[in-house]
Formats: sequence, structure tokens, C-alpha cells
Amino acid sequence: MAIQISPSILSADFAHLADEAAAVSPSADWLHVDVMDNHFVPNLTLGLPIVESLLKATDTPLDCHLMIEEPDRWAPAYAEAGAGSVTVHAKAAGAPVRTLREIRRLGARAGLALNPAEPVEPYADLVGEMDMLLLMTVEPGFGGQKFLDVVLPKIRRAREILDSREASVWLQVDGGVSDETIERAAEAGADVFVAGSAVYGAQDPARAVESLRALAAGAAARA
Ligand SMILES: O=C(CO)[C@H](O)[C@H](O)COP(=O)(O)O
Repeated sequence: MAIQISPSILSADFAHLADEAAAVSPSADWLHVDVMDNHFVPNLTLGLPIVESLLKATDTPLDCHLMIEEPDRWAPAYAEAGAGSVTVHAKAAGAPVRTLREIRRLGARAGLALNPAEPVEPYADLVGEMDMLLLMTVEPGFGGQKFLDVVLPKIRRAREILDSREASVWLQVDGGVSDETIERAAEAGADVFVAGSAVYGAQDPARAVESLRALAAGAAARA
């Protein structure tokens, strides 16, 4: 299970996004882009025009996390623009299977996201439709929140479901991921880690990414 780190630009300086992308590009696998609409979550960030500009400014693939209402309507445009991965929230998607298929058809990896209180079991039969399952480890909307340990059993359960179906689906966690918490999530079975404040709050963001990767790899090997 390869460990991947996806720094979240939610904690970056929005006036210098190209530089902030470059600061992690030597070590990051992805750049996580939090699209928030002030309806699905109580925060407003950025949308398609900024994603299109970022795609021109960095070679690091973009991991677009849509925290928006009507993701069925918007997700294909992110895939079409060139995002490497597009994730929609199960709760917001009216037609998740159609939307996941459309994301794939347009050449991106398709992700499905669950909030901390949403169980994974109802989505077990959809694993063949997705490339990544994102389990939120904070309530979505803001960076810098505390990792919710209450989600750990769900990460273990998701890992069991994915392994039992021999699905090559990545298991991503997002929220409160840091040097203090990443080992717990990796031991539980996550393999893709979003980190905002732990990366962009560090003096050397690229080194912070490597530290997270080493801790997660060690924990995954011990599990
Ligand atoms: O989706 C998110 C918030 O909804 C962010 O990606 C996440 O919170 C990252 O920030 P941090 O690592 O500081 O918690």
C-alpha cells in the first residue's frame, strides 16, 4: 500500500498559489484543492477559474474535493479542465453513480466523500464505481481543526470492505492530519493523507510532507 500525501492549499496563501504549489511540488503526490460554496459547508473558497489557473502553474496533479451542493452539475467540468482526481460528497450528490462514471469518462480519478457521522456500509456496493473513498476526519468547512478519533473505527471498516472486495480504491483521510495523528489513521488503513495546516504552517512545507510520509509508512508497515 503506497502512502500518498496531498497538501491542502486551504492553508496556503491564496495570493501566491503558484508559489505555494511550488513549495510542496518536490515531495507532494497531489495538491488538494478544497472547493467550498458556502451552502454545503459554511465557508467560501475557490472554483473552476482558479483550478484552471493552478493547472497551468503546477505539474503536481490536482486532487479537487468538491464541498458543494449540486456536485453532479459541477464535477464533470473539473475533470474536463484536467484535474487528476475529483471527489464529490455522497450526501450532496443526487446521482452519485452517474457522476462518478462521468468523472472517469472525462479522464480523472473519481472519489466519493463521507462526513464523520456518515456510515460507510451503505456505499459498499459502489466501490467498483470509485477510485478513492474520502473519509472526513473533521467536519468539512475549515482547516486547522482537531482530528476526530471517533472516525478511526470507520477507517478500519472501510479498509476491510475495500480489501474484502479486492478493490484498488484509495482510502483518503482529510482533516487534522499531522505528525501527531497520521500514524493512527495509517494503522487503521488509510493510504492517502490530506494535510493543510501541518504542511503550510510548517517552516519547510516540502520537509513536512516527507515527515508525514515517513510516519505513515512506518505505521502502515507495523499494522
Ligand atoms: O477539507 C478540508 C476542510 O473541510 C481541508 O482539506 C482540511 O481541513 C485540511 O486542513 P487541516 O489539515 O488543517 O485540517
